[in-house]
Amino acid sequence: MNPKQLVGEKATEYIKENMIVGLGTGSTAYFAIMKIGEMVKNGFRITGVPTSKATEDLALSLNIPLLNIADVKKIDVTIDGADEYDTHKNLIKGGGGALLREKIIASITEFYVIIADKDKGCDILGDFAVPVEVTPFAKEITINQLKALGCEPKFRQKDAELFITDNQNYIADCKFKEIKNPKELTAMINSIPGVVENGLFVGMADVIISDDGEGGIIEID
Ligand SMILES: O=C(CO)[C@H](O)[C@H](O)COP(=O)(O)O
Repeated sequence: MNPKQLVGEKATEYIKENMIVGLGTGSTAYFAIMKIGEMVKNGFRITGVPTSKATEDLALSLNIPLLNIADVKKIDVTIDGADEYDTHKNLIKGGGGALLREKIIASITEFYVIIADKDKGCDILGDFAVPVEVTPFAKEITINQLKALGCEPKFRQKDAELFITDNQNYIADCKFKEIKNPKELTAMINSIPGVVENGLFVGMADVIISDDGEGGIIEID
């Protein structure tokens, strides 16, 4: 079994009947959602809260009942992927561009499960550029302010156009060197007025489920 499927399916063991479940975005979360779809088909009752339009479409295609975000106060378990994680369970997320909805969902989640293959693990975050969602208005000012924090920011492109998020914003991928203090950096990035949110998830993950490279599973908690 490929590592993404292995960890994705393992994560569904945290789901109990009648829970409200946050459904992550990306190629690893895909396998968790497929498994949840199978569980629902076999009569297991849960309601889902998607973290992106793509995940909403996938969940609907699998007949997973979904809640309207306006009606959600608390989520029992969320299963989501990550682009990089450190030994303190701090994360960089947003490779798929869904970081804003993902962070909102994470912020009301009781138990946040991250699934990521072992190659994404590191001692210090920073190999992966931090995705930052920015408003279209004055994006040039915002990118200069991001640059002043010591990174090399680049607007994400898709099909030779600027990538547009589900919330109609842009993503600036900000390559820092080593991120020694992710908590401080997240506050600094979010203090820029044109920034909507950034992809550093600090102190949010309860467990990271990863593979050991030999077909086994490692849980960091
Ligand atoms: O944060 C994300 C999307 O915004 C994803 O969870 C992250 O990019 C990991 O994706 P994948 O599982 O495809 O590697």
